[in-house]
Amino acid sequence: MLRTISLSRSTLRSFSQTRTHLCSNPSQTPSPPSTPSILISYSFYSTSSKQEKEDKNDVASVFNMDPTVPPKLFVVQPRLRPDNYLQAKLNEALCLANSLEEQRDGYFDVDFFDKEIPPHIVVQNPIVRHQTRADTYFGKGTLEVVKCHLNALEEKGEVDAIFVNTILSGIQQRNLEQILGKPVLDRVGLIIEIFNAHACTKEGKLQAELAALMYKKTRLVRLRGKSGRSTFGTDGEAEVVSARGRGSGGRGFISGAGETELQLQRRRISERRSSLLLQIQEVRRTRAVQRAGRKNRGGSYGQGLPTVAVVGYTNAGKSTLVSALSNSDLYSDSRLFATVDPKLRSVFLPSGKKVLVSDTVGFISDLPVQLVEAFHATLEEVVEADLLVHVLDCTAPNLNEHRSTVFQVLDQIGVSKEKLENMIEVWNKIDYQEEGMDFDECVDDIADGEASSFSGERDDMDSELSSGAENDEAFEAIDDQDGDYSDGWLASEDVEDPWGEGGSCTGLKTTDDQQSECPKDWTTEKQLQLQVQSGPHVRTSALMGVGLQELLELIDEKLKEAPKANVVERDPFDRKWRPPRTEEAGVAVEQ
Ligand SMILES: Nc1nc2c(ncn2[C@@H]2O[C@H](COP(=O)(O)OP(=O)(O)OP(=O)(O)O)[C@@H](O)[C@H]2O)c(=O)[nH]1
Ligand SMILES: [Mg+2]
Repeated sequence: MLRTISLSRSTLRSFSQTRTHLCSNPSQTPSPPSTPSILISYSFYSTSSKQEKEDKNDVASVFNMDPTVPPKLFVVQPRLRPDNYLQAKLNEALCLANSLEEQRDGYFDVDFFDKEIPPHIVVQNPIVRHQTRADTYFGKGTLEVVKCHLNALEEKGEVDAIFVNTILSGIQQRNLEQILGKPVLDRVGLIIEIFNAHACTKEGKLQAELAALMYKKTRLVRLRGKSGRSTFGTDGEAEVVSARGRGSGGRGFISGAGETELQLQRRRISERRSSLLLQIQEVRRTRAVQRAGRKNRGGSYGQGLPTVAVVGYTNAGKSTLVSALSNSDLYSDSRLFATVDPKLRSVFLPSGKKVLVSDTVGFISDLPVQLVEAFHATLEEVVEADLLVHVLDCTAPNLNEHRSTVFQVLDQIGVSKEKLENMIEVWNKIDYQEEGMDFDECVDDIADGEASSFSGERDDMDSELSSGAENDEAFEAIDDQDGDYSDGWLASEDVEDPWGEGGSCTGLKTTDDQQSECPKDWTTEKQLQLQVQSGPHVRTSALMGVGLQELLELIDEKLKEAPKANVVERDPFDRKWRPPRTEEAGVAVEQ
């Protein structure tokens, strides 16, 4: 059984609304082309120490990060139900795959809309039948199908690596690479790669490298050597490669045997990590001084210049909104994680008072825990802001999941309950919305469907799956060659009811809870109460400048009642602070 789901460029619309190319800082020095590995993309801000240079050099280069030839990824999407939820997740995966690119002179070489949709395939989801394999994640049959597609693409030389849109263990990743003969990236790995590629400032690069390093540490088992061979095999792990720790003789039992490759790599990672942490501490100190300066300069509301942090799912339109409010031109783009380096802009409210609005890094479901930790210095701005503005892309079919993800991350980084209660919710991109559907009806649908679950879908799904064995032909494949891409990226025919059941996902799954295809609530009852709102506070089109005055008035009003910013002086790398992995507030994994 080979079912084809029609997919056109248009279905990517929720991540690809317009073609905006604004450079926030044209004078910014372009990032030099990097040679990141599959696991870690070292950045270029400091090459001072010999050891650092060695650290960077000993990782094999997998991707060609030449801005003119971005890496081509083949997307493998495990099947999800219902179909419009799958569609949303597939769109996101395709946009992620197309977002791995470096800038040149502050711009990307190719317009996002001119890029080809990456080749992709939807395969059976092993989680559904509790058949996730510890060694390869997918079953044999699924891998055969993936291989077939890969071989076909191989002939045209169209694939540099495979992106599996789920979270894989290090072993699974290594085994898949061996079976498929290509580098494999899972969701966390790709997001970290994108952060590395998009970070421009020293701070952004430091944080992105730290995230990559922390990720790499968990994947040492599959590190690739220069030759492209796995450095750590069953034999390699025990091989002594360095004399460090070896006794000088004459000390009897105290003598060590020397360092194995694994130990050597671990030591290098922890040394580099310590060095990065020191540099990030410095960044945090500088930020704290700047914040204090802003407060002391005096301003409105008797507490210095108030700050408003704009948060939201990636691609919701945060940068476009901040630009519109402040009459500036922050970089905005349909690539996911266009903003990695936060920016502050001053805005005058209708009352005449001045506030600082900060544009922050976007969130995403399954946001790698390493990223949340590493980006603590940046996210501190959010925790300490006087008011939060949550921007939602109201055209996203899984809007509630987006909202839930944002609440989850805000909860993880320690935003107070009062601030969450006081947060302004903005439904952005209404211009797009109004073209195709009745906005008020959509709001009602969302409000009605908020508490609904996927239980009805599950019966259907179970019966369908029980009819086919994992290794048989039970795959549902999408071949991009057969897809209907005729109508461009903007109009949508495929998603007939974008506000239907797919929009009723109210939460995320944790890594420990990968049983169903559909996301589960991560929230406690209280958090859910916060999330469930009858509708947006403000509806805007950041692009067209609609709703901005209303938003400014609301910010003015809310700031008067805003709780004083709580300064959280926690060590981001303190284990106690680590974002919890519990079901209530864990790392999300919905596939
Ligand atoms: N149609 C429409 N498109 C919008 C609107 N606001 C933003 N966009 C487009 O949405 C895409 C993403 O906008 P950004 O402002 O970069 O989104 P962001 O939330 O900052 O994204 P990240 O920085 O990647 O997290 C861009 O192509 C924008 O032009 C809007 O009101 N209407
Ligand atoms: Mg942005």
